Amino acid sequence: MGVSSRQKIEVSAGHPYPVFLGANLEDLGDYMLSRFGNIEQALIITQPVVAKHYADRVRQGFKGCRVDLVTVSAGEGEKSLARLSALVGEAVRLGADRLTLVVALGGGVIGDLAGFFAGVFMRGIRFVQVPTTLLAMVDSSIGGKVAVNHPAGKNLLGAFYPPLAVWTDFSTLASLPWQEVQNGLAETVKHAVLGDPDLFAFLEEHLSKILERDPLILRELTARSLAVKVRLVSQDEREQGVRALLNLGHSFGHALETATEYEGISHGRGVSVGLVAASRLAEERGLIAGADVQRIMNLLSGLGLPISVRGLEAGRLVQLMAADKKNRFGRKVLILPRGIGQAVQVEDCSDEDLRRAWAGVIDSNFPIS
Ligand SMILES: NC(=O)c1ccc[n+]([C@@H]2O[C@H](COP(=O)([O-])OP(=O)(O)OC[C@H]3O[C@@H](n4cnc5c(N)ncnc54)[C@H](O)[C@@H]3O)[C@@H](O)[C@H]2O)c1
Ligand SMILES: O=C(O)C(=O)C[C@@H](O)[C@H](O)[C@H](O)COP(=O)(O)O
Ligand SMILES: [Zn+2]
Repeated sequence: MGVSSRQKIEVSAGHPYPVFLGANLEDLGDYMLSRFGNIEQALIITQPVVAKHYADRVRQGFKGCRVDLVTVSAGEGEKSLARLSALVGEAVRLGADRLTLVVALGGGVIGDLAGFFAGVFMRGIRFVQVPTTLLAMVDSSIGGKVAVNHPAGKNLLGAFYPPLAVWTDFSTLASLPWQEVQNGLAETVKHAVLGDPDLFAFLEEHLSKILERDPLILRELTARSLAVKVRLVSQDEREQGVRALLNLGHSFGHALETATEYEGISHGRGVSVGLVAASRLAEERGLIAGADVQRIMNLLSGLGLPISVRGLEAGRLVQLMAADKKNRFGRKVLILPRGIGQAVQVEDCSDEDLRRAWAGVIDSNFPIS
């Protein structure tokens, strides 16, 4: 498969939709207009750097249709209720109505924010995911989870609101800074650990090509990584069961993001540290061999991802885990790896267990930064 040949994968959830890999931004408008029709306005929601590189390419395809652009500053802090409210004002000013198509052009922040906006504006208008970060390509553009953050917890206000389609143009990765590629790789390692041992071996084997950003390798790992997600969300769109496995590492990662007020650590890096904490806890319970935990840490470190944090207090992080959406009846529900390639949900972790898991990833040799 060449880097620019178009491939279609179906998400066969309650609300099915296609994921196009190797698509061209220029062709999106033609596809949407001919496939769905009745679109009076394309409202592209994006960020300044993404608009600079890619908005005109998207605009080109929407011939005969009004196109408006709204930019939101970069940063996780923009995934907020205040920004959502501002978007509503902007959309009304631009004449948006129920025949408007929202084009979420950007990474996971834009996908989650613009997707949630589309889900609630006038009780729901159509939207398409156009991921431009690796993280969004392998993970966030798929599955229909849309949300904004709250000071009390990550993604606490959101919905399951699937897009009409996901339109992935790999050429957008050319402008993506390396640290953002790494954030996507963290979710790819997560997918490998929870559901695809061959993908894990592929990542190990092609580490140097990944570090060189080899386009063919990045395409293959994207396709293999998102296949894990597509399989699970197709079985369980609204997280009543197996979909929760995709949350491996996130009970810890989200607590880190919340503790640092969505500024101190990126989502991908939080997931990386969270994977290590979950793996250590799994080792303690005999679910995974120490050698496999070491393999996971080696892969994450090899990709330049963190396996520890500094300056945070385990007790406070355990408290923040109380806002996790998987929790039931006051019990914290965790996803832990079972070896490399499988994961399980566990419901009997005590706060003391969690404090120990945190202690294993908090680097206490450093002062608070
Ligand atoms: N809905 C889901 O299923 C799901 C899954 C995983 C993560 N997420 C969410 O995704 C978010 C993280 O997403 P992210 O890692 O993509 O971060 P991001 O959206 O903040 O993007 C990272 C940075 O890259 C810039 N950027 C985006 N595309 C670019 C490009 N092609 N070239 C140059 N710069 C570009 C952005 O402006 C931003 O500064 C978090 O909020 C996380 O909670 C959601
Ligand atoms: O799609 C899912 O389901 C996931 O858990 C994927 C995660 O990578 C993603 O970060 C998701 O937004 C987390 O969901 P949440 O329900 O824990 O907020
Ligand atoms: Zn995630």
